[in-house]
Amino acid sequence: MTMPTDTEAALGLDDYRALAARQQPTWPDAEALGRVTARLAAAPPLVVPSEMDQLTARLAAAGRGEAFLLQGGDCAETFAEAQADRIRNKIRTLLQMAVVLTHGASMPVVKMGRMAGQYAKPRSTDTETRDGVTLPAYRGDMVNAHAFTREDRVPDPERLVAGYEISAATLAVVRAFTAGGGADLRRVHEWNRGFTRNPAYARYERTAREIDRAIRFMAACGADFDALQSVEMFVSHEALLLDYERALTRVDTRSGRAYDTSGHFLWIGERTRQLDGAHVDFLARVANPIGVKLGPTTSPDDALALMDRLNPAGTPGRLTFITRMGAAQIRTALPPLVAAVHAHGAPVTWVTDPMHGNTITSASGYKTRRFDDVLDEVRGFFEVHHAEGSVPGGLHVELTGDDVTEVLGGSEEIDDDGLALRYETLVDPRLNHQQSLEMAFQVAEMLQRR
Ligand SMILES: O=C[C@H](O)[C@H](O)COP(=O)(O)O
Ligand SMILES: C=C(OP(=O)(O)O)C(=O)O
Ligand SMILES: [Mn+2]
Repeated sequence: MTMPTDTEAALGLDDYRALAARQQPTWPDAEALGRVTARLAAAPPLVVPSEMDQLTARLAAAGRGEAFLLQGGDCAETFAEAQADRIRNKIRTLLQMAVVLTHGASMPVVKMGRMAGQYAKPRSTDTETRDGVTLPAYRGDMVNAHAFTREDRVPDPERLVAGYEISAATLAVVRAFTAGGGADLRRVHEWNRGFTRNPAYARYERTAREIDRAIRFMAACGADFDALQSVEMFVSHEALLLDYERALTRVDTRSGRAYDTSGHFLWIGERTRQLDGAHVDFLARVANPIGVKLGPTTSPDDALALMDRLNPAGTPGRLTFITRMGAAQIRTALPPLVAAVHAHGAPVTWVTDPMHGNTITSASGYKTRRFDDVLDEVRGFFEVHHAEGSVPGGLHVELTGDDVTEVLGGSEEIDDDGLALRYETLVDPRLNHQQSLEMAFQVAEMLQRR
């Protein structure tokens, strides 16, 4: 660890070190870890304060119902898949979903990847046993490797540096694609893939045609569409590994505030949101827009205490609650939280993660989710906010731009046998490209009704 400056000490950036931090790897060599974090502490930031402040403003708008957040990407990004074509497929998928949502609901969409840093995973168990052999659990590429050997599973701090470098490379693709004309709405057709026999693709094609017509009409009227050349896209990940997040935190000389420059938006997971824990303490001290996952056991008092700790000034857009209740629970578990937050009065942006409360094991043994359950949780989320008079501000999903078979159902009706065809995720099942589009069409309809 490098010595904190006086400003860093005054901001309490290292206070978390005295608190319990769950879900941290057991690094075998503390000195090696210290050398790595010192290198990261001297490395250039991946994102800058002005971008994060811009995102806070966007999320505030989503909290008021003037925009909608679309946040998506892998459960666990991997170093091996940080390839230009894979990254572009993911960006295109998000852009297509955003087009569908914007077109269907006439609402600006804030686009955010679970990308360029989503390399660390909390796990339900510390170890994994196969055929009588027990090894440390896989905790994401930034900690250890997935292959089931002792050597691969030992946490290696050099992976933190690799994660930083691969995040930088991923971000470069995101920035080039979204600023260099790749995301220009006039190319809306080019992002479609696959056979238009598929209902989701056919429907997308119709949307793209309507957008084309509207653009041609407006262009004929003299509108200037050069502003469409670049699209704003943000990156986010779970702030799990505090050694990494702390090392990338910089004090902004202009505002005197600390920003975690590892990603624009950071969230605290369901397993690490303890009020007296290290994650809450650390994220309370950085100025990024942040999120907290809230599972079905969250009490109204937990939610209120998190608001007071993480957003004492009540800044709009600073705090997002990402609820992940499960389709069966959302309609009973969410209303008391919404009511308590409403009575408290400070702004919160409400987002639904319909993935993590709906995980099941298929008969053939795959960790999967039913597309219908996922959709039902989103529906429940809209229903509850409608009934409570609050704002459903966004959607958080695990997805990929590739044609994997990890989630059951959807218009291609992936069944238990179908999962085996292309099940590639290392942790949680992701919507594939086509299921992602289908989800966007459904959510656009819910937004329209809102
Ligand atoms: O992505 C979320 C969690 O890291 C994941 O669901 C944990 O999975 P596990 O229960 O297999 O450890
Ligand atoms: C770990 C995750 O979720 P949660 O904290 O909600 O379980 C995740 O988003 O991958
Ligand atoms: Mn996950």
